[in-house]
Amino acid sequence: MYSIKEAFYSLQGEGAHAGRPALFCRFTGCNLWSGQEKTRATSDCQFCDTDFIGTDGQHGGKFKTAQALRTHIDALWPAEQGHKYVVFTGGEPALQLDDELIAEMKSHGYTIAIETNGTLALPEGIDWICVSPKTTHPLKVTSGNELKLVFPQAHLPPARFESLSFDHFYLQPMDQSHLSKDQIPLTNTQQATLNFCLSHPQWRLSLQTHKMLNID
Ligand SMILES: C[S@@+](CC[C@H](N)C(=O)[O-])C[C@H]1O[C@@H](n2cnc3c(N)ncnc32)[C@H](O)[C@@H]1O
Ligand SMILES: Nc1nc2[nH]cc(C(=O)O)c2c(=O)[nH]1
Ligand code: SF4
Ligand SMILES: [Mg+2]
Repeated sequence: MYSIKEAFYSLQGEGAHAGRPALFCRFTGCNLWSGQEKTRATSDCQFCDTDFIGTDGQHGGKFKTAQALRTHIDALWPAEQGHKYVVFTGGEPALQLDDELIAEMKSHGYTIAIETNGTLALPEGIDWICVSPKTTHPLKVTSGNELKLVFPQAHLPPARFESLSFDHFYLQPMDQSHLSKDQIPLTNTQQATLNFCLSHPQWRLSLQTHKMLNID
């Protein structure tokens, strides 16, 4: 059974593939936060910008088989068009993504990407692995295509990741809209991120372009 919060066709907003048309499949649930606001401050990941509870989002639902989920996703891809690209995200997609779903997507022509916090082992066969570290717990996924660190995070300096096997290293300014009005942001995260990149050229800036465009 796969539990999906929402599925939508949009442009990849972040990282090396920013601007690329993609079908986003957002799994329900995460191992680093319950998703409930009352536990945010005590969770392992406290700045999440996403609602991943339940199956009530656009094109969300429960799917008994990989084939059922693939059929559902496929219907959202523009008719007669190839270049099929699916981004599994969440929540934490590594909790649910399995060999069967990967095989099903591949046999129907999809290139497969994942957005993961890197704390859980991944199945084989994913074409684009984006790891975005969150905690000081050791990473299970220490190689991949892009490492995209939300910046800044206390206790998580970028230097910690610089020798891992990734092709691209991105810093993404922390969106602080989860903070309430009485929590005045102490840092301008965009300014801090661009300053860090300028002084540490192994790192590139990733902006969440979908938020600027006001699209999903
Ligand atoms: C919502 S997460 C889901 C996938 C996975 N759980 C993870 O954390 O990578 C998708 C992407 O959004 C990023 N993200 C989440 N909250 C953010 C925030 N407040 N500001 C900037 N990026 C954020 C994550 O770091 C991750 O790269
Ligand atoms: N357009 C768009 N691009 C994204 N890249 C990663 C996202 C995510 O939430 O995982 C995301 C998202 O939610 N929307
Ligand atoms: S690990 Fe990802 S999905 Fe989970 S709370 Fe953090 S940003 Fe959100
Ligand atoms: Mg998002």
